[in-house]
Amino acid sequence: VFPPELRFASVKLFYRIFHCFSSYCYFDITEIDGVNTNELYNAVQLYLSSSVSITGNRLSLTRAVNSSGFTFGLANNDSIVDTFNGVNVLWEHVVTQRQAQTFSWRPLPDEKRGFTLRIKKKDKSFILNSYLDYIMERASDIRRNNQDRLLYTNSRGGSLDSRGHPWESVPFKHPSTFDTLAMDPHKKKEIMEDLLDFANGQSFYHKTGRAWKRGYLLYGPPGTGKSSMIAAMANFLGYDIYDLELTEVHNNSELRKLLMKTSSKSIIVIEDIDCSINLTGRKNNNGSVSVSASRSYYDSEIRAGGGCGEEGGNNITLSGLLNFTDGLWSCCGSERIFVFTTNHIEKLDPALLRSGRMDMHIFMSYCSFPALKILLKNYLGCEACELEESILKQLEEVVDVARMTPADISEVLIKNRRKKEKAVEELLETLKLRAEMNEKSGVLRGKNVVEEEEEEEEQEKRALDSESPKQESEIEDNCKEEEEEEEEKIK
Ligand SMILES: Nc1ncnc2c1ncn2[C@@H]1O[C@H](COP(=O)(O)OP(=O)(O)OP(=O)(O)O)[C@@H](O)[C@H]1O
Ligand SMILES: [Mg+2]
Repeated sequence: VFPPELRFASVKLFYRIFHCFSSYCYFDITEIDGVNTNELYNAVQLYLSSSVSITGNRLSLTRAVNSSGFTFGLANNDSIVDTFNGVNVLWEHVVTQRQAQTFSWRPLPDEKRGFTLRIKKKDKSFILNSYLDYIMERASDIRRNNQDRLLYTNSRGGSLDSRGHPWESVPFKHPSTFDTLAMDPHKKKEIMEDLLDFANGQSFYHKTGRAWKRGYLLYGPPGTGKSSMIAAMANFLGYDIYDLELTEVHNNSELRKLLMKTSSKSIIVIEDIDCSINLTGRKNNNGSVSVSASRSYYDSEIRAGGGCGEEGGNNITLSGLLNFTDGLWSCCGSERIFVFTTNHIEKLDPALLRSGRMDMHIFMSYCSFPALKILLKNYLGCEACELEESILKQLEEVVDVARMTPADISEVLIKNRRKKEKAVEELLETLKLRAEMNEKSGVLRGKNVVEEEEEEEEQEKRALDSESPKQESEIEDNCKEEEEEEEEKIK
C-alpha cells in the first residue's frame, strides 16, 4: 500500500525514536571491512575464546595453521556477557548469508560475519577508550601462547608478497633453551634476569623516557652457541625472530621499511655483522689497509655517490644501520630486542660498540668446566656426581687449556651417546690431545695459552673503548688513503 520510499523513511524514523529512548548503543565489528580484513574482529574472536570456553554450551572450535592449541569461539548468532572493570557489555556473533556477489577484486566468503557490541550509553567513552585496547592486547597474548614461534626472513630481497609484506615466515621450532645452553651458570642467570627485566619493564621504560628495546652483541669463535643463545632467548620470552639478511637489503630506506613491518615482542637478529655488510673493514687491526675490504668499501662509495646503484647492489651505510637500531624509526614498535653476532668483535666499527648502542656485550667462549657439566647432562643424561671423582678432576684440569668449543665437544659426546663410559673416556682423550697441542704451539711461539688469551682480551677491549674523536679522524684519514690507493690501482 505504502510506496517503498515512505516505508523506508518510517522505519528509519521508528529506529530514531527507539534509539532516543534506548539506553544502549551498538557497535558492529565486521570480519571484512571493505576489502581489508578487520584486525579487531580477529582480536575479539580470540579474546572471547578465553571467557567463552568456560561458560558456553555450544561453541565453535578451530585450530589455526602453525598453532599448537585449539581456539573456542562463540557459535553463530550466539551471545555472551563480558565484564570489564565492573561494566557489563554484551557481545553477539552475527552471521548472515552474503548476497550474490557483484564484481570484487578479491573473492569474499559466502557468509558475512561480525560481532555486535552492546554497551550502555553512559559507559561509551570508558569502553571505547580502554576496553578495545585491552582486547587487542589480550588477543595478541593469547595468539602468542597458542601459536608456535615464527621465524621471519627477508631472503626474498626487496620483493613483497601478495599482502605487501617484505618478510617470509616459517614456524620456529628450535629446541634450544637456557637449560640446554652450555655456559657459565652465573652469566646465564645474569642474561635471563636481564631479559625478564626487559620484558616486564614497560612502566620503567615509559617512566625514564627510553624506547622499549634492548640490544645484545654476542661475540666469540664459531660453534660457541651464539645462534643457540638467540633461539634460547626467543623460546624463553616467547618472542618471534626476524632474521635480517643485510646482504639482501639494497639501501637504507628498504631497511627502514623492513623495520616498520616487524611486530612487537620480537627479536631482530643480524648474524655475522662483520661479514654481512661492509660497515667495517675500513681499517684492519694493525692499521694497514686491507685490500679486499677496501675495494668493496670503495665500490659501495662509488655506487652511492654516482647514483648508479646496480641491481642487487648494497648501499647500506653504517649510519643507516645505526638509525635502524637507535634512531627515531627504531621506536615504531615496542618491546623489541636487537641481537648482533660476530666472530670478530675487533673488526667492528667502534660506533657500533659505543655505550648505549648495544646494551650488553656477551662473550661466548670456549667450553668451561661448568659448561661441560651441562653438556654431559644433556647428551649423556648423567649428572657430574655420577662420574668418578678422578675423571671429573682430570676433565676440570684439561678443559680450559683444550679450548674446545661446545660444538666440538657435543660432537664427541653424540657419537657415543649410548655408552656413557666410552663417551667420557673419548672426550677426556680428545681434550688431553687438544690441550697438549695448544701447549706445544704456545711454547713454540714463546707464549703460553693464558698470555694469548690475555692478548685476545686486550684486543677486544681496544675495540670496545676506541671512541675518542682522534681515533675517528684517524679512521677517516685511513679511508681517504685507502681510496687514493684504490684509485691508483684502478688507473
Ligand atoms: N653453548 C652451547 N650449549 C649447547 N650447545 C652448543 C653450544 N654451543 C654450540 N652448541 C652446539 O653446537 C652447534 C652449533 O652452535 P651455534 O650454531 O649456536 O654456534 P655459533 O656460535 O652460532 O657459531 P657461528 O659463529 O658459526 O654461527 C649447535 O647446534 C649446538 O648443538
Ligand atoms: Mg651462528
